[in-house]
Amino acid sequence: MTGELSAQVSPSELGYEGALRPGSLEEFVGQAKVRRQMRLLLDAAQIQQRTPDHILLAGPPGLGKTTLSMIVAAELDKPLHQTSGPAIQHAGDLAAVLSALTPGEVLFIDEIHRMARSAEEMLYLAMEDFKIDIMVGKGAGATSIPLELSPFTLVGATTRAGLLPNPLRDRFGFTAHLEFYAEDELESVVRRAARLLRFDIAAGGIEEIAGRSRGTPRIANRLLRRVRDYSLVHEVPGDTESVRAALALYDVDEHGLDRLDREVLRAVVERFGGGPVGLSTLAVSVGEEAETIESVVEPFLVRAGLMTRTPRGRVATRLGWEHTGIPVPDAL
Ligand SMILES: Nc1ncnc2c1ncn2[C@@H]1O[C@H](COP(=O)(O)OP(=O)(O)OP(=O)(O)O)[C@@H](O)[C@H]1O
Repeated sequence: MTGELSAQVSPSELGYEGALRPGSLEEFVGQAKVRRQMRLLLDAAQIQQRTPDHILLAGPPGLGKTTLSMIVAAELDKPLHQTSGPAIQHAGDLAAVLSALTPGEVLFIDEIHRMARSAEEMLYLAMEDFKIDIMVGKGAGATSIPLELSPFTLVGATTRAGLLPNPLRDRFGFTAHLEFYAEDELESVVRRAARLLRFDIAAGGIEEIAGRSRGTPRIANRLLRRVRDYSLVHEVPGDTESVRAALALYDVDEHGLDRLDREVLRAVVERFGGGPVGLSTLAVSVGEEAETIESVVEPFLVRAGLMTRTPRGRVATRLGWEHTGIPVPDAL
């Protein structure tokens, strides 16, 4: 993704992200239902002295899936092993990870929908019975050797729950659907992060950032960082005015749309007459990956009422047209 304030994490941001991650379910802001569901799951497992059921976290990027996986490990007081779907290209990659787990360890697989099919089948057995079959040799002489694994808890994260095959989805004891955050929740996220960063920001500034964060804590934290830079360099207080000036500099508008969001909306309106336009055509026309458009840009534009998804493609709404400043056709 190209936008400076995108929801993707870059390695240089990891230290910053890490410092702001809540360490317990109680510290985790919002998602009240998910927190209650998770608390029950963890407490029940603790009473029964067993590993908790496997957990699937589904939702758009930046809403706290990685953070929640870390919280699960911290609550269980067990190590966390992190990997991702794209890193598991063969069943052997998964076998190596699974066989190295220690008893009770939490395994986090980000983007689990992108794992190789051959590894998925191995994972079914591992999740259900804590064992795997390792194939040795090739052709007629091939044999499978069963391998017992330590009991573990899998936390899978996906932005595309619909892409997971049913047998895999069914093996998770609990699926948490993370929702975009309400504005007051984002204000709490920003207030908490500002406190941790020792940045003195006024209530008006916090509101302004929350209103432009697209319902996403990661974006709220990132906007806060830009505002803090601005306030530091220009020696101005973190008030509404400096938030507006800082975010204007980074092309984040008053609705939280960044450059890529506006490009996508503009393309639908200007190049495709408001739509319908198919996802891949749209992606090519803005020079971005279809997956980024589908999982990052589109959920926000749809939620903001600027675009709709129809079976024939993406369509700009009246509000979407108005946002681009291009005259709205009478038919709308
Ligand atoms: N509920 C929350 N309360 C406070 N901070 C949060 C919350 N959720 C996320 N954050 C902050 O937002 C940032 C992004 O969170 P995280 O990396 O967990 O998102 P994610 O859903 O895993 O995204 P991705 O799937 O793209 O990796 C972290 O720095 C974290 O501190």
